[in-house]
Amino acid sequence: MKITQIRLDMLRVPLKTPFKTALRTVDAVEDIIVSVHTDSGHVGYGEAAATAVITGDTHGSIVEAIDKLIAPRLVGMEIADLNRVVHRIQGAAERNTSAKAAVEIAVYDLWGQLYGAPLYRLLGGGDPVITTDITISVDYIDKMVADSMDAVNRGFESLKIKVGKEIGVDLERVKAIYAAVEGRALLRLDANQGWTAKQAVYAIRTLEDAGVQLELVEQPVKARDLAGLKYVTERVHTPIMADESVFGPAEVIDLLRMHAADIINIKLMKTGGISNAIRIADIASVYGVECMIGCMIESSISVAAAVHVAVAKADTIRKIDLDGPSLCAFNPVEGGVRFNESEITIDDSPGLGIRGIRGLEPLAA
Ligand SMILES: C[C@H](N)C(=O)N[C@@H](CCC(=O)O)C(=O)O
Ligand SMILES: [Mg+2]
Repeated sequence: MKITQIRLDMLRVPLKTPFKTALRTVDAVEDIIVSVHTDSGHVGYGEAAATAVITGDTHGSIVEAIDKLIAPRLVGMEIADLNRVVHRIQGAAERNTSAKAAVEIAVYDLWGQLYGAPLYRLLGGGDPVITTDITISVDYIDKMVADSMDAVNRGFESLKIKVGKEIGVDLERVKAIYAAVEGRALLRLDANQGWTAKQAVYAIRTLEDAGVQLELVEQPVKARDLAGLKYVTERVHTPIMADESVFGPAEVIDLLRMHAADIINIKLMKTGGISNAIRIADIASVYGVECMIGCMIESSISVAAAVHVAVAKADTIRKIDLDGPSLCAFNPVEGGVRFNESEITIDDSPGLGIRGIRGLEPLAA
């Protein structure tokens, strides 16, 4: 199975409601879809999210990196030479992690198709059913409480509450949601870099003292403020998770050596794809640290790949934040991983199991 062509299209899927964090507001998935074609007629699919505020990647940079730097190095290569293909993708450019992720995901999809097995089995196997949380966007307190109640009534047992705005209102947000869902759902907070280290310690201790039980707090401080992250981790009981502060394996090693966080959030759009996500899970396992696997605003193409990684690395990846498809107004994908509210199931189809994608818009040449 030889790579013959790499094609790029745009996928637009409206979200059910606007997604709001301390960093941005967005109302649709607008991602670049990669199709890797082969001489055997098999096609592998991948997806790149342009989350400029986190990865620096834009639609333009993703298209340019794939068309000009990655694709020319891959045409003619054998999918069976997976490690060499991955090496070429990762070596094609510095950063550009979302572009690399999309192409890697499509190549791993083909690798599964080549051997006729669902990807997670080739990555080591596991139980093909996982449970995700859902994100509650930062908003007026009443709206966040109503959204939280709605999510619990839909069966979500874990809510990821976005905070990181005005600290006083953040505390009221969390207390009100906790009172509304106590005993029915676990709460994780994501400040998306919105607090200073001192504010974070104050906010988390205030919630701890008020008896609000939190599963974890994600990325309380600026991405580059590793000293601040460590300061918070050392001063609160609630586990602290690094998200925007760590992209690849080397950064994870640095962070774990510093003891700057208790948990690592792995996202394919930060790692540059599946190979580094697996590496990070293995590194974290060596350090005895658990991981979450998360996503950006992505559809069920790239999130499916994250699901396969989560299943195969379930010993270390204990927390799942793969709610992108649940936030979408519809699923554009035929076949593949089944997303049913909090429950995500992989079937026996080879690779990612994607049979087709509706509504792709060709990119202007
Ligand atoms: C969608 C997921 N639950 C999530 O919150 N992901 C990111 C933000 C993604 C984005 O802005 O596209 C996170 O910070 O964890
Ligand atoms: Mg986050």
